[in-house]
Amino acid sequence: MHIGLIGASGRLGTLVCENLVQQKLTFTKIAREDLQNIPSFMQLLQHVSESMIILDISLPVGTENICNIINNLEEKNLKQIKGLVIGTTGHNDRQKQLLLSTSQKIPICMVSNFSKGVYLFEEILKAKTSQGLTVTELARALGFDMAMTEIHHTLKKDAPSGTAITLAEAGKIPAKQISSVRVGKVVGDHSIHLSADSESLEIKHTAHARKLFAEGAIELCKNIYTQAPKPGFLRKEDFFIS
Ligand SMILES: NC(=O)C1=CN([C@@H]2O[C@H](COP(=O)(O)OP(=O)(O)OC[C@H]3O[C@@H](n4cnc5c(N)ncnc54)[C@H](O)[C@@H]3O)[C@@H](O)[C@H]2O)C=CC1
Ligand SMILES: O=C(O)C1=N[C@H](C(=O)O)C[C@H](O)C1
Repeated sequence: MHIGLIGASGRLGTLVCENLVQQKLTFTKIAREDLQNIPSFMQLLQHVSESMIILDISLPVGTENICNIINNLEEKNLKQIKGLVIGTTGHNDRQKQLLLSTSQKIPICMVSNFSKGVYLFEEILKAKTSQGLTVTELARALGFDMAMTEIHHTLKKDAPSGTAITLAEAGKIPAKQISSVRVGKVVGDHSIHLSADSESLEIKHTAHARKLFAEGAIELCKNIYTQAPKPGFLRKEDFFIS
């Protein structure tokens, strides 16, 4: 497997590069300039003789640029790209639409959080109780009010976090019930608070180190590359376990 990495010089990108080197996996850093036009990108593709999966962990504009490139590549060159894994968060509606149309050309997997714990968290929120209710439905029936908080480092650009949006969708928690805090160097905390008259409950995920996301991202790329799915929007659930 060869990885084309967008966002290689970033906080997460640096850790992905370190991990790829440790695993002796080959990769190419895709810089902002490589995504400016088709000739620049073609130059990069020609240097990478093998097929590759692209991992985007940059900013929404980086995602937009790679989508525009993919949509304008000739069919024969497109064959070299086995998929696009997006860890970047904070896309606007127009960028989400662009991702949807680009998925007709190549397989795309969007993962707001590469950790296994958040995947588990999401599944807990989507699970059914013994009465056939969702956790949220049961909580509300029992008189609990629900809200979410997410805490991240001060350099994070988007709010609420991509993970908070994903978890809120899974738990059918209204967006206005999400609070974002930016403080210090917090890697990523997500909590769902359930509060009733005389008791409260909290479901919390804490990312202890950013390398967690790097490991998860590479594992997901490997699984997608191995399974070689057809173009379309991929369900991350189908690729979290190898
Ligand atoms: N899915 C997940 O598990 C995780 C996702 N993230 C997301 O990944 C993204 C990056 O996070 P950090 O590394 O902390 O940010 P960062 O700001 O440290 O790095 C951003 C990187 O993107 C590059 N970049 C910016 N604009 C670009 C463009 N137009 N074209 C190509 N490259 C461009 C920068 O040069 C830099 O290398 C954010 O959206 C963040 O929310 C971060 C951690 C975990
Ligand atoms: O920017 C970050 O740092 C993180 N971003 C992702 C998000 O927006 O959910 C994942 C993780 O929480 C760290």
